[in-house]
Amino acid sequence: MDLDVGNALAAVAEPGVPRDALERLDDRVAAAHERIERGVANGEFGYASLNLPETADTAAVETAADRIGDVDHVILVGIGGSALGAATLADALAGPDAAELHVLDNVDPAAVERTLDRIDLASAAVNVVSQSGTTAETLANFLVVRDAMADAGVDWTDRTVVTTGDAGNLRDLADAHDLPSVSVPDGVPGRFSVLSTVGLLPAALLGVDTDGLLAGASAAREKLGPSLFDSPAYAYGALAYALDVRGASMDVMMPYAEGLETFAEWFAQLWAESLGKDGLGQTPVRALGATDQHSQLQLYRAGPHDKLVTFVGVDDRPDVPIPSADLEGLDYLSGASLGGLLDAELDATEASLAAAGVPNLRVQLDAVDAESVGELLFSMEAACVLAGELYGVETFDQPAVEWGKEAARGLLRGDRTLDEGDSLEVE
Ligand SMILES: O=P(O)(O)OC[C@H]1O[C@](O)(CO)[C@@H](O)[C@@H]1O
Repeated sequence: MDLDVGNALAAVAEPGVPRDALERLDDRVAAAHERIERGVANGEFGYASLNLPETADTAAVETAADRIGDVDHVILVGIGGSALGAATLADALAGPDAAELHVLDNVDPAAVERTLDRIDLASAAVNVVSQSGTTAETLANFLVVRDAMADAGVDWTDRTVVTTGDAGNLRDLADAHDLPSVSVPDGVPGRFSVLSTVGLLPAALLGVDTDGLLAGASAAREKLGPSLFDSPAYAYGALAYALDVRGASMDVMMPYAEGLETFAEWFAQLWAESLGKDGLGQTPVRALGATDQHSQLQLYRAGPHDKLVTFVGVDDRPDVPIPSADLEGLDYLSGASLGGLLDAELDATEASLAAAGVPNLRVQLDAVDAESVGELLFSMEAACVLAGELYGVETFDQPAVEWGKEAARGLLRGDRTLDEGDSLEVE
């Protein structure tokens, strides 16, 4: 993975980071790196995530996947970090012959019914994932899926594998029914768990090269060091932070690869839930190139300079030639390919933003393969940890989400009214 930060510097962009400021920031990166390495070495909560290339329990993943065997469908029941990692790996890396992944990470009844109606449950496995084992959406969806399997005459205990912590409802369920299960490693928050059993088990069920994923993550781990100039991950975290404090309060994650669209969604949770604290934080925006050149680029280029755009390009990919045709004004397409067109659009959009002084960063992958995706995911996790040190926030918890959870539970129990806010009906 390479990172080009040139278009984030003050010589190009406004807001931009002056080179001397980047040098000064590098001193803070060195101190942050020391703190991070201490946390990793001691297996401290959250920092332990950066140990996963070495500590991921691949044996447990293999055992659980073997007990499930070959299936045509994998139903992943989870939410947030318990679902987005697996969805990212599936979209990026599952081959054409892989089982189909169906993610139930919402409780929209129409969507859940539509999904279940499309699946032959007799050839489906269910991976129910929850670190806490108490997440309402996950447990509710699991009960619905279990009921649907029973209605289809399928013994759900034969087809269910559990990913959870050492205690809680799901651990009790796995123990009570002797279900295959894998443990969520201690000290790894959900949004940092894609390279743990949480993401690796669904990936294994889909035939993804999990060893390659971890090898790529290890390569990224090796590049972490005391200077941002030698570490793409730290450079990304430092530049995103430095641009935010200079006014780029949003980070538009815009991969130019369809298989990385869900990665942008995974990144959004990582960045928002880790850094959005104490009135601080940079808002992640999900986008996809080249598609969103035709929907949001107008704002990115000619709107307020309040955002960083992160491009993710890919060197090698399968390509499709564009058939020649005698079309007025489209001579430039003759002899071209879809991949060549996509690359030209990325380069042109990057230059277009630079010409307008909009700060942008360019992440470049060798390919959308296991090693490169593992390196990308680990790098973004390390970038986030580094940014959290620079912001001075508690990167690894998410206290602000509890208020809404408690209120929803109270409403369902009938012992809670909501007096906050106001309402003005417009009909
Ligand atoms: O894995 P669990 O405990 O079900 O949590 C799911 C998600 O919900 C959150 O705790 C936020 O509510 C996320 O941090 C987490 O990824």
